[in-house]
Amino acid sequence: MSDVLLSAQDLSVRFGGVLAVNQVSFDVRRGEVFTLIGPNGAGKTTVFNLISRIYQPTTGRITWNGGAAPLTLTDQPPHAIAALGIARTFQNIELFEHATVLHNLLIGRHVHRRTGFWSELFFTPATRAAEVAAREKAEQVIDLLDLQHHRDSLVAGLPYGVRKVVELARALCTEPQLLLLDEPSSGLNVEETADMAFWIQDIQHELGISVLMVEHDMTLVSKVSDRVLAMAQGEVLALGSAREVQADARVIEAYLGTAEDVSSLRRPKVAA
Ligand SMILES: Nc1ncnc2c1ncn2[C@@H]1O[C@H](COP(=O)(O)OP(=O)(O)OP(=O)(O)O)[C@@H](O)[C@H]1O
Repeated sequence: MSDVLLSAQDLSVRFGGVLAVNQVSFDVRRGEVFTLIGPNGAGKTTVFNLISRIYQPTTGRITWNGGAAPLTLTDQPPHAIAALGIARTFQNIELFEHATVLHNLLIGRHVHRRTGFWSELFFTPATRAAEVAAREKAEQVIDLLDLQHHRDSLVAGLPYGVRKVVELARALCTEPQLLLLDEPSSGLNVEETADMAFWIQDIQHELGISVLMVEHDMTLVSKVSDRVLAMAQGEVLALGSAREVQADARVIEAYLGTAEDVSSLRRPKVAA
């Protein structure tokens, strides 16, 4: 079995006159936290949208090694992605606001439902078994992310920082092999961001899930990332450990246009 879970090869995307992603290649290895960094407009979200199949690359392809045989992800329809084992959270939380935390998590399980219309209608043993499995998984994730206290609360009434964890929980309920986290710290205060780092480490170490993350907060990036890919203006600037990438002259130049430390560039945090 290849130790590479996902491989992006020479990806390019053009939107009219804008080359949003230009000949970008990288591998995400099994079990690692791999992070994309770069200034605004670097092309990070576009790379996520290529993996989620929201965008089609102009050139290049993505190979997925999460199944019995490698397959070309860029040939797959968007609705197939979750079932292949790729889950995602969004920069702006996308939850069912007027449902409870538990219901949001159970909805997240629907990719595992193999039961058909008639078995659902008559609540057959297969349907019952699927319900039990969904419930068990949801409770396991609730325990892992310490959400017991909020299990039966409506999402709409929860603080922003808790909603962010619920979105993470919902993604985990799909039992992904690869978790895509789009700016997990955005909108979180310093303490919540530190908690988020712990959750990401637990997801990596306790569940063995690989993580591909886009993130601006270099404290979080340094804490959890095994490898970091820095992009600017659609191109790869550097690949290595967080420390190596932050020390790279091209990365410093892209962020600041001067030889200052990248870690000084942190987005202001919004209080919860
Ligand atoms: N659907 C689209 N149509 C046209 N241009 C787009 C589209 N999506 C992204 N772009 C452009 O592609 C470039 C890369 O954008 P992208 O959102 O991927 O950057 P980013 O690194 O995620 O930035 P940020 O950190 O601000 O989220 C930008 O110039 C952006 O305006």
